Amino acid sequence: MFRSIFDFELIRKLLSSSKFTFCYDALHGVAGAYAHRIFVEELGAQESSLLNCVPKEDFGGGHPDPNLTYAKELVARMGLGKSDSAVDPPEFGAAADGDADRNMILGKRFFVTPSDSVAIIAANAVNAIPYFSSGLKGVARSMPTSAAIDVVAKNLNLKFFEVPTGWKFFGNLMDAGLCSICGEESFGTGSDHIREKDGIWAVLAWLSILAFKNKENLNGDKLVTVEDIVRQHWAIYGRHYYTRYDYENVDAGAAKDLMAYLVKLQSSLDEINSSVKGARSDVSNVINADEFEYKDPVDGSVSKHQGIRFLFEDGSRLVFRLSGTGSEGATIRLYIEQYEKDSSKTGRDSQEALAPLVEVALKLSKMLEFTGRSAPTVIT
Ligand SMILES: O=P(O)(O)OC[C@H]1O[C@H](O)[C@H](O)[C@@H](O)[C@@H]1O
Repeated sequence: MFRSIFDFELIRKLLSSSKFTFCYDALHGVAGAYAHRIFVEELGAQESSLLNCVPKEDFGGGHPDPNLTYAKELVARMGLGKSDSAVDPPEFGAAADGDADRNMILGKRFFVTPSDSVAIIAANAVNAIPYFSSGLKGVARSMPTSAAIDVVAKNLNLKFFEVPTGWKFFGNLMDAGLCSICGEESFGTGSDHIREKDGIWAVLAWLSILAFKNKENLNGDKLVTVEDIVRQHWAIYGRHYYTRYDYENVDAGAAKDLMAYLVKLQSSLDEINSSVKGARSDVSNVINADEFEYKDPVDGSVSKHQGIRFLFEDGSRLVFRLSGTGSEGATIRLYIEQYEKDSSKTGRDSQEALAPLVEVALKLSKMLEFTGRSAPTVIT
C-alpha cells in the first residue's frame, strides 16, 4: 500500500545518498519487523540505521513510548541527550511505540513537537506526497494539540476540525470524506489511507518531505535538514511554543476537586483575569474560557466535559484535562501554548518562552494547593 501513497524512488535516492543519515528506533515493538522490510529492503537505508528493531515480548525491559523521556538511546544518538556524544548525529531520527501506531520525529539535535509535525506534513502534503497530489479533503487535530495546523488550514483554505482527545472522532471525519490528515499532541499522526494512527506512515511522510526538498540538492554542499524545514515553517506560519505538564498518580479526589474548581472559575472572566494579573502582569488577558464540548458533524453525537480551556488575547492558551489512560490514581494534564508570529522571535527555547504562562497556569489552578505537587511528573 505504501508504494502507492509515497514516491519510493524519490525516498530511495535520499536514503541511499551518502550525505543523508537516518536512525529508526522501534523500541523493540512490532515496528521493527516493518522497518527492516520497508526502510532497508525497499528503500535502501543502511542496516545500521535500525535501533532496537528486533521485536521482543517485554520490549527489552524498556517502556515503548516514543518520547524524549523513554526513547533514551535514540535521543542520545540524535545529540539531544545530556552528554552529547563525539559522533555526528544522524540527519533524521524517528521512534515508534510498541504497536507502531505512534511516532516521534527528530532532526539532528532537534525535537519536532507532534503538533508541529502534523502541521508540517499537512503544509507539504500536496507537493511531497503523491497520495495527496490532488488536494486535501480537510485536516483535524485533538483539542489539546497546538493550533499550528489551524494556521496551515487557514492559509491553504482547508476544512478544519478540532475534536476531543480519542481517535474515534477522527475516524468519523475520515469515513465521511471530510478529513485527509490528522494528529494529536500525544504522538499520534495519521491519514485516511487507513483512518488510524500510523507511525510508519508518519516517518515515510517526513522522509518524503525531506526527499522532495532535497531533490535537486543531493549533490550540493548542504542538505535541507529537519531543523531547516521546521524553521522555514515557523517563518511562514508563525510558531506555537508548546509544552505539556503531566501530574501522574494524583489522588483521584484531589484531581476531581481541582477540575471542579476550574469548571467554576471558567465562568468568570473577571476572577480569571485578576488571578492572571496577580501572577504575572506581563501576560495578556484571558478573553474566553470554557469547558470543551464537541458536536460530531457526522453522527450528531455530543461529547461534553472534554477539558477546560483558557484562551488569551494574544493567541496563547491553557488547557487542563484529566487523562483517560492513566493507570494509577488520576493524571492531570496541563497543556501550555503561546503563538509567536514575529519570525525574529521564533527561535527561543520553548520552556524559557513559556515560563510566564506556566507560572500563571499553576497559580490559576491552585495546582500545589489541590494536589500537593510542586512539580509535574513528566514535562514534554
Ligand atoms: O491524554 P490521554 O487521555 O491519556 O489519552 C492519550 C491518547 O490515548 C489513546 O492512545 C487514544 O487513542 C488517543 O487518541 C489519545 O490521545
